[in-house]
Amino acid sequence: MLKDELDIVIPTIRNLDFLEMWRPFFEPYHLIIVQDGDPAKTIKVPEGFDYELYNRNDINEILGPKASCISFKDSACRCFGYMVSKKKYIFTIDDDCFVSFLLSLSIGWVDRSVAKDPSGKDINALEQHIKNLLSPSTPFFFNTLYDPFAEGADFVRGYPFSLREGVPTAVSHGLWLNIPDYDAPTQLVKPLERNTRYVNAVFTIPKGTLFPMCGMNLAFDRELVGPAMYFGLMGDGQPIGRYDDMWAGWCTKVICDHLRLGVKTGLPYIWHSKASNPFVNLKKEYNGIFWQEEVIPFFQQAVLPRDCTTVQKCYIELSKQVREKLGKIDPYFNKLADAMLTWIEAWDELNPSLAPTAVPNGRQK
Ligand SMILES: O=c1ccn([C@@H]2O[C@H](COP(=O)(O)OP(=O)(O)O[C@H]3O[C@@H](CO)[C@H](O)[C@H]3O)[C@@H](O)[C@H]2O)c(=O)[nH]1
Ligand SMILES: [Mn+2]
Repeated sequence: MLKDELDIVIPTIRNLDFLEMWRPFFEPYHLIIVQDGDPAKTIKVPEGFDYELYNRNDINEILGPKASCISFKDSACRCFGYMVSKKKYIFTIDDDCFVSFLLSLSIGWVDRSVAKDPSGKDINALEQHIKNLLSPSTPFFFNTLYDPFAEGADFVRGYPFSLREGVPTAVSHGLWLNIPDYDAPTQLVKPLERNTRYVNAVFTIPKGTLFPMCGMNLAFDRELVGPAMYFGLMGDGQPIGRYDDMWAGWCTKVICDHLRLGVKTGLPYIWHSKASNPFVNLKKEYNGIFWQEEVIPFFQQAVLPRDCTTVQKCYIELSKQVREKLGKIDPYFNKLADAMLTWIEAWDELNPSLAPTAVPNGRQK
């Protein structure tokens, strides 16, 4: 599905042997590999994959001074891949994520064949993301039987027919078995906790509700919301890390709500194999854990003017509000507001064909 309309973006600091397990699912697709860290290091990619690889030297050469908005030594660098892609859809995955296994607790063994869902069918994470993106979202009224467009489900009694068309889906947020995406304090308190719960559901996140977007197993419609998927200034030289995907998720959700676009979370699962070091993570996260108590209310209260009819206009407006309302928390947010503008400038420079054309109801064509 969407073989010529979807790119797979992988941020990495290591050889990509993990692709061997994904070969049946990923080989037909074009990969965009964003190599972080030392550009002199050679990243080995298994034979047979069609890919382009960008290291820091490439990013600096392509973006020039605007490269300052792309993080270094943080998985946030992946958003460069979104910018250089020419496809309508993006799927991004970490290199320690594998085809999900299902712990069959009833008989106490792990099904180590290609992942099986409860019906015993193999799981193709990419296929599920595509299904999520190609079917509408229902942010204005909650369907208690979850995704009404899923096989064997529908709108329940009392669901207004006027709302059953739904809205276009911009984001599909997948989950993880085994190592859960916990913050450092939680990981320190519960070092052995593993996620073994396979919840067979896809939800639309209701309008007006934010969520903590994880970049590990994420797909989105690049033409609908690509410019909002900036993963911020993280890592080297920055006072914060591991809030890259969170920042992008908060900006994207506010903009999706405003432009009547949908965000889904749930299936597919991937198997997250490696827990990163909680002490290193705590150092990266501590400002974020503190600042987010003010940042979240900022996004909850953010209002975008009616004349913000394209993602770019929304994003530029958000950048203005970040400077006005968050700049007083820490000078970092002024830097971030600037970087948000640089990102949009770079995006539009590399994607002239996606120049925003607004339509009456505020949705881009
Ligand atoms: O400096 C770096 C470190 C790592 N990468 C690549 O990014 C991903 C994620 O790395 P890793 O699996 O080691 O870290 P996690 O803590 O599990 O990452 C998750 O937490 C969030 C961090 O922001 C994010 O949602 C997830 O990525 C791997 O592909 C590494 O190779 C990097 O590019 N630069
Ligand atoms: Mn990981």
